[in-house]
This record gives sequence, structure tokens and C-alpha cells, in this order.
Amino acid sequence: MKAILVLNAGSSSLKFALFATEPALAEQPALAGQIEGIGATPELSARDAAGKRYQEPVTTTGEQAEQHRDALTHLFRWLAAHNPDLEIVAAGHRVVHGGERYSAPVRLSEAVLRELDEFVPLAPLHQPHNLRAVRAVAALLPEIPQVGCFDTAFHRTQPALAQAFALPRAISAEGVKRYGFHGLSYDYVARQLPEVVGERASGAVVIAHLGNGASMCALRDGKSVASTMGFTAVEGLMMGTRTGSLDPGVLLYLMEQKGMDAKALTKLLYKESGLLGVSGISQDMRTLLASPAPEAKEAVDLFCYRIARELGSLAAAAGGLDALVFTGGIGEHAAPVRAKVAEMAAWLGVDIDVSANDAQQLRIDSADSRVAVAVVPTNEEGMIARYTMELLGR
Ligand SMILES: Nc1ncnc2c1ncn2[C@@H]1O[C@H](COP(=O)(O)OP(=O)(O)O)[C@@H](O)[C@H]1O
Ligand SMILES: CC(=O)OP(=O)(O)O
Ligand SMILES: [Mg+2]
Repeated sequence: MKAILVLNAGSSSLKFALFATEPALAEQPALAGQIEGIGATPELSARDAAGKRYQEPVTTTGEQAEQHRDALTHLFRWLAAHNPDLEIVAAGHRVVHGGERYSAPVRLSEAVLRELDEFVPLAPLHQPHNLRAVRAVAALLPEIPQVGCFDTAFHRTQPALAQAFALPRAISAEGVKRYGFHGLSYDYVARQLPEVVGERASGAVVIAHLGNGASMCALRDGKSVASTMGFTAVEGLMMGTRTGSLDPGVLLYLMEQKGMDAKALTKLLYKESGLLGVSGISQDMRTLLASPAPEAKEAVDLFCYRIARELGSLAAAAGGLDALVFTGGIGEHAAPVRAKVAEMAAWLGVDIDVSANDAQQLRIDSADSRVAVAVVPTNEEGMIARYTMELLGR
């Protein structure tokens, strides 16, 4: 089997998917899974196209970088063992930050990687791990081409106003502006929309990508016009462990009155806040929805409230609201979250069909709703495979 290997590397996890390229690029992966717990007790879990599940421990040694290399070596061996005729023709990577320069997927060379290293401080939770995986693959399989697909690229169509901060010009000119993320997901979902909401797909659309990281995007004619995430992936919505937007005065207060430095603030903003921080229980929406604790309810309520507030703002940017689309782990599966957001968006003409929502149907708007409301499963890996195939001209 000839296939494209798609990788999405995080700090302690490596998500992977294998897409057959012949006779044509497959929409769904032949195999997909992840190695989790890198740095602790790594374990590989995967699922093939027939739904068969696999699980096994992974042995790693040495420092974090070597552990990622070991995890990849294990993955390659495991993939080959499960697909004796496997030929990996290319690797496509999720690279979260492409800065101002990269508005499309790019063939990755050491020179390009060095440029992408510059964006590490802008996406500390993602970028260093993304790039480390590229270098590890280059060392293990030097003969295959590698392609970087950027979360920021889809948003480069935004008008200048949507990308601007009210900062002095000299700082803005250095590239301190709003980039937006989750673009692979938005691009995939936007391409599905004509089938799901018809002509409305080219009108004013807001997509809510609600996963561990969460953001929303306003689209017009299928192109991004505004997003809740900005310079980094911490702006906007409340997330699993990230604050989302915060009065910058809070940071000044914590620095001046509590003596917190940049490192402590980074930890607070990215790892200790959001659903986890507010509930004090978990970052996992499933756990919170099942919990009787009032703190869990408060966290979920705040999560939904923030989405509803941002929806109003994005409708303003899009010039209305023809369709509202939910995606990501929470957007696709958490019916109570969708119901709460819809309730707060009634003023915009949103009305959902309760049973369609509970049944996770593709369209969940009621017959009376002025706005089409949809649940569209995202496929960031499939999008990366498609970009990789296109760029390599296969
Ligand atoms: N059935 C479900 N009901 C509610 N929430 C769910 C369900 N399945 C997954 N989730 C939530 O989705 C979130 C993870 O989203 P996902 O998009 O998979 O994350 P990531 O950003 O890591 O890819 C978690 O908060 C998880 O609890
Ligand atoms: C950009 C971002 O927040 O990504 P994730 O959802 O993978 O954390
Ligand atoms: Mg995600």
C-alpha cells in the first residue's frame, strides 16, 4: 500500500494517520491513532478502517527529544508490521504557526525549518513539538518528502482590520498581529458545507471548533474574515486548560502584586486555567457534564457563555449569520453545550431541534430557525493528506 503518513505532534503525544494514495487519495485513514504519554509511560493506541483497535506499550530512552525519536521509530516498525507492503511516499505535518510568510502548505527543508523555529515562542504548546517530529522523520526516513500544513494559513484572507491590534505601529510591524489557528479544521469543514447547508455556505457562516483547544471563525464566501484566536492560541474562547481572552490588567496585577514571571504566567494561562481551572476537577468536557459538582456546572456554563458572546461578535464581522456550525470533540459530541449556546443565540435567529441535537444529526436546526445549524465532524488529518498530495503533485 502506498500511503501518506500524517503527523500531529504535541508535547507528550504523537497523533498519526495513514492515508492510502492509490487508486486515489482516501478520504478516511487506513489506520489512525496516537502515542500518548511520551516522557512518562508511552503507549500506542490505534484503530484501522474496519474499526479494529490496537494498544501496546512503547519503550523509550533518554531525553525528551530522543524519546520522540524512539516513539517514531516504534511507530514506523509498528506500521510496517501491520502493513507488510507499506510504502510511505510522503509525510504531512500539522505545523501550528506559519507566521506572516506561510499562507499555504510548504515542502519542508532544513532552511524552512529554521524559519519556522522563529515561531516557537508564539506557540509554545505546539510549534516546538511539531518541528521536532519533522526533524525526527528526516533522520529516520531521509528519502521521503515532508510537507508542513499550517493552522494559521487559512486566516491569511482576513481583512487587515481583523488582524490588527491597537498597538504602536513599530510593534505591529514586527508581526505582532492576530494570526488565528485551527485553520486546517476550518478549511476542511468549509469544504463540506455546500453539501450540508447549500447556498448558505457562501453567506455569513460561523464555525465553532471546540476541542481541547477551542476557537471560532467567521467566514464569508467560504473564506476566513475573523477568528477568536489571535497572536497565540490562548486568545478568545475558554479552553480545556487555557484562559482564552483575559483583561491584560490581570497579568500586570499578577506580575506586580504576586511576583509572577513569564514562565509562571505561561503555565497559568496555558495549563492551569480554562475548564480545569474553573472546575478544579477536570479539563475533560465528558467528565464535567457527568459531574454533579456545582463547580463543574459553573465551568461548563462559562464555556458556553463565552462561545455565545463571541458568536455575536463574529456575526458582526461576517455581517450576519446564515449558518452556525459545530465541530471538534466537544462541538461534535456534547449536545448540552450546543443546546446552551443555541439558547443564548436565539436573538440571532438560532433555534435547534432538540431531538436532532441529541441524536448528533448533521443538521440540528428546527423548521422555524432562521439560521442553519450543523454538526460537521472535522478531519484535520484528511486535510493534511490532501494538501500534501496536492503540493507534491501526485
Ligand atoms: N461524547 C462526548 N461528550 C462530551 N464531550 C466529549 C465527548 N467526546 C469527546 N468530548 C470532549 O472533546 C474534547 C477533546 O476534543 P478533541 O477535538 O478530541 O481534542 P484535541 O484538541 O486534543 O484534538 C474533550 O474535552 C472531551 O471531553
Ligand atoms: C491551535 C490549538 O489550539 O490547537 P489544539 O486544539 O490542538 O490545542
Ligand atoms: Mg485540536
